[in-house]
Amino acid sequence: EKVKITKEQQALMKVVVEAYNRHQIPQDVAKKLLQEQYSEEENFLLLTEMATSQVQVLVEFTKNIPGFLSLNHEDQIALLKGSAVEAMFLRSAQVFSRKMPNGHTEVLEERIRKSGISEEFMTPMFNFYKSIGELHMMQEEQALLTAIAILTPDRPYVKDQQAVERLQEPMLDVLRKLCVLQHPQEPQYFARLLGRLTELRTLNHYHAEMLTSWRMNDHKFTPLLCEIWDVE
Ligand SMILES: CC(C)c1onc(-c2c(Cl)cccc2Cl)c1COc1ccc(-c2ccc3[nH]c(C(=O)O)cc3c2)cc1
Repeated sequence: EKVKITKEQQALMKVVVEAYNRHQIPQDVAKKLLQEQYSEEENFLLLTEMATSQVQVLVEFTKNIPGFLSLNHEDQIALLKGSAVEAMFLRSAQVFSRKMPNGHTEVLEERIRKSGISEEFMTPMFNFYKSIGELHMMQEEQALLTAIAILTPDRPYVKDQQAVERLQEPMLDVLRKLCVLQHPQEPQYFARLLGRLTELRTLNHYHAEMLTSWRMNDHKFTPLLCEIWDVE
């Protein structure tokens, strides 16, 4: 049957996409990727600054997701803590897939590869970046997929999962319709996007181990990252 995006769904998508585009890492922070030295220490410090800035961006984006601020406050925190790493993988993946005109792609990869992350995590991490790049996602799809990842009902410590489901379902509906309309030649495209969310979950586990090994080498994080990742 003819798939049609309703007026309400258009409005929902507009709010999410505008919030996604409005809240970005400040360019003076992103530009540091090009300027600082390339020691492991300097790379780690820079990536820590990027992640801290990205978490602030993520919190502002999440507050603009319709209905999020009406959730139970503890559940809002649980959703942010549970999705921060996934949202940052999605956002940093866009840097790689959009082949930054000012060459951030190469330096970001270089700095991640030389920041004390052990080889065993590099493969799954850069496989993910590659699999996202191959999807050539539109910004609407990126924004909705990030909102859907944040609104995952079964994160640890979420009390009212139904309330989160009620916010996530409309996002899934409009993303499904968007995929059908934008990729008519690829009926499985929506399923491929959701497959990326499953891949992201496995990256959470790798990331927890990355944090442990950084801490073992006495790397310090910022207060915001310590809070969102429950470290120190
Ligand atoms: C605390 C640091 C070392 C850290 O720990 N884990 C990760 C970590 C890692 Cl490597 C990988 C994935 C997720 C995490 Cl969460 C990181 C570094 O995290 C980020 C690195 C870069 C970016 C990022 C996001 C958007 C950007 N736009 C631009 C631009 O040029 O416009 C640059 C840029 C960088 C975000 C998080």
